[in-house]
Amino acid sequence: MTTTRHAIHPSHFKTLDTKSLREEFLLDKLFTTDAINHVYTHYDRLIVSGAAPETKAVTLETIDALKANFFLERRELGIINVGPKASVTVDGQSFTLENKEALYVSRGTKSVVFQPTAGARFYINSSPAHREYPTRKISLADADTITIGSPETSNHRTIRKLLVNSVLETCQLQMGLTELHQGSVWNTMPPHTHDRRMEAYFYFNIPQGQAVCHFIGEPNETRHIWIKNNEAVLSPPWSVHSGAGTSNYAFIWGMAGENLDYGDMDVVQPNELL
Ligand SMILES: O=C[C@H](O)[C@@H](O)CC(=O)C(=O)O
Ligand SMILES: [Zn+2]
Repeated sequence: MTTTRHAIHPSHFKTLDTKSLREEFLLDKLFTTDAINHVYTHYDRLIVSGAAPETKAVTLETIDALKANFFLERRELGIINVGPKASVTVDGQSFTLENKEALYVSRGTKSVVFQPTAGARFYINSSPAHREYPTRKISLADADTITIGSPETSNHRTIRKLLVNSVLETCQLQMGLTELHQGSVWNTMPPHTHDRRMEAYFYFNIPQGQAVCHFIGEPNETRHIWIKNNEAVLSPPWSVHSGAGTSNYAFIWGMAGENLDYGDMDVVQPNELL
């Protein structure tokens, strides 16, 4: 199934109630057994998808929104495995991904097939691409990894930059995976905006019965969205994206837009937030 999300102006954003905020920004139906679901966003035309090939293979078919002969005719794709070890066949070549491993798929690829595995869960982002870069698997050893924050400020976390320009070339897509250490609950604190890129967060490994409170909005006009396991949230370029959980958890961040500079962030200190 494919749904569409339009871009929201910050002055419209201020007027949204809880239900409208969730309708505009929360992506809570990413996974359906033996299917792939897409959310086509008008934030830098990033597509957020989830594939769950549990009993049969799931093929990445083109969608009407693209008016393309095949999904990757003008696009690039990033896949991160958030389920058990499973494989993806890309134009006949098989790539096996362990949990948390990533696959970059080149523009021009005609066939992407997610092979069946019990409990399989692939989280996927795609953005428009102007040229081809090679398809490549990125393991955790290949990632550009940093550990930041501290237990004292409850934000001790490891950021694994998987599909970023310090690891491989992409047109505009960037993806990575951040894990909060035990006892730490705050992600992206202090938070930031980057007006040159939008971002999507996918929260996973949230223990049963726990939840994450995600913060969204301009730094002086924040709102929150409560998120459950395996749900994603869109962050417009003018918005902070940060969260606090009732336990530790992990999330995947994906970005598209003007530049590929991960460090291009306007940081907001906690005591400056409103
Ligand atoms: O622009 C970069 C993204 O927001 C994330 O990489 C931030 C993050 O994972 C964190 O600080 O916890
Ligand atoms: Zn960011």
